[in-house]
Amino acid sequence: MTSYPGAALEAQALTKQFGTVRAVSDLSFVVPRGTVTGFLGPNGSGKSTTLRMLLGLVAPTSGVGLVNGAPFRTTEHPARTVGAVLDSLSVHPKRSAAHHLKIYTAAIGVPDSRALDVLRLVGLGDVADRAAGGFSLGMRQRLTLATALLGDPEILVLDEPANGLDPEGIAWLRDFLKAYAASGRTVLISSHILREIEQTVDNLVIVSAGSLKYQGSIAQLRSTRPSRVLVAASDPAKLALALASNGFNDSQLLPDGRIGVAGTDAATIARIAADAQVTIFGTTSEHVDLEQVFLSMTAGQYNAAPVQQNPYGGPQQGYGPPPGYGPPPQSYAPPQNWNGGQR
Ligand SMILES: Nc1ncnc2c1ncn2[C@@H]1O[C@H](COP(=O)(O)OP(=O)(O)OP(=O)(O)O)[C@@H](O)[C@H]1O
Repeated sequence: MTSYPGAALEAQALTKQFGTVRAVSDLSFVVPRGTVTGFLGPNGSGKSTTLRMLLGLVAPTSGVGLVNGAPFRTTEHPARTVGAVLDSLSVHPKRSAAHHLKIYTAAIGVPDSRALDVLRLVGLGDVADRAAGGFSLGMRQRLTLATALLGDPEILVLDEPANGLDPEGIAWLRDFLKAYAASGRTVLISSHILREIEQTVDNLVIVSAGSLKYQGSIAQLRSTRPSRVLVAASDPAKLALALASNGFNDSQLLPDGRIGVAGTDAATIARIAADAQVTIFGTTSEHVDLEQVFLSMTAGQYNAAPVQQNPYGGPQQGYGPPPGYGPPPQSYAPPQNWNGGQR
């Protein structure tokens, strides 16, 4: 089977049917090596099932999951290749953190001293001998991460690791994962809240109801929804015309009488307004809320309360879907000689 060059992880047309529930539907995406990639989707959108299929823990109904270009179960050194946190930690409450990890060091064939090394790495070095039963949720999350790090893996797969972390814990996790990827390794991290991982990830794979909605860089997603300047002016229509004749065609009359102008800055707008003898009463910079973009992409998974469709909160004309929104890009289609995962 042909894999995408430079892919640490790859889903090729993965589908999983549980009885009548189609948890994952023809899902293809690539996690490039050396990136922190966010795997985003609402609850029940198929993230955990996909991660399990990638790691050979759930058999796909069709399609394949690849790790470094091959099914994970064929990997020669699994613990050195992938460290995964897929479930919340189950740890004996009376067992110390170090003792808990030493159960795994033996199983994966690394020296016991590695237990203390990884506890230090995740900031639990000082509590290595304390019973894990007394750990806070954040400490338990760190202990779970320590377990995944034992084999010093090339690839980390973390299912909702930010769950239950306070802002300080989230900031710590962000720095940790960024440093991990900066050393050439790869991180795939799932979440149902974009804001939780927005500062951490370079790439995003967004799913809804088991299907791909977007894959690409977070910078690309952001750039498709440019910031705007909201302008209160004495004659908005005249200003819009003056802007257009200066090549700034992306302005929009807002319900409150202001105009929203994308593609330029307040100083340029002020200069054009002055030339056109339009008085400006005030300008405000507005930045897109990526969480709203995410919510609008994944709306429809539930018949629940509607979500705001426009990330700016105003009318949506002029703002098309970002690249990647819709079917997977052609370049991620299964290769021609790929047989649909039949082996
Ligand atoms: N073993 C299973 N048997 C039957 N249905 C399942 C099974 N595992 C998952 N599902 C269903 O598949 C769908 C996707 O679940 P999955 O846990 O993969 O989503 P998720 O995005 O990880 O959700 P969450 O964020 O809530 O964990 C859900 O409808 C879920 O109920």
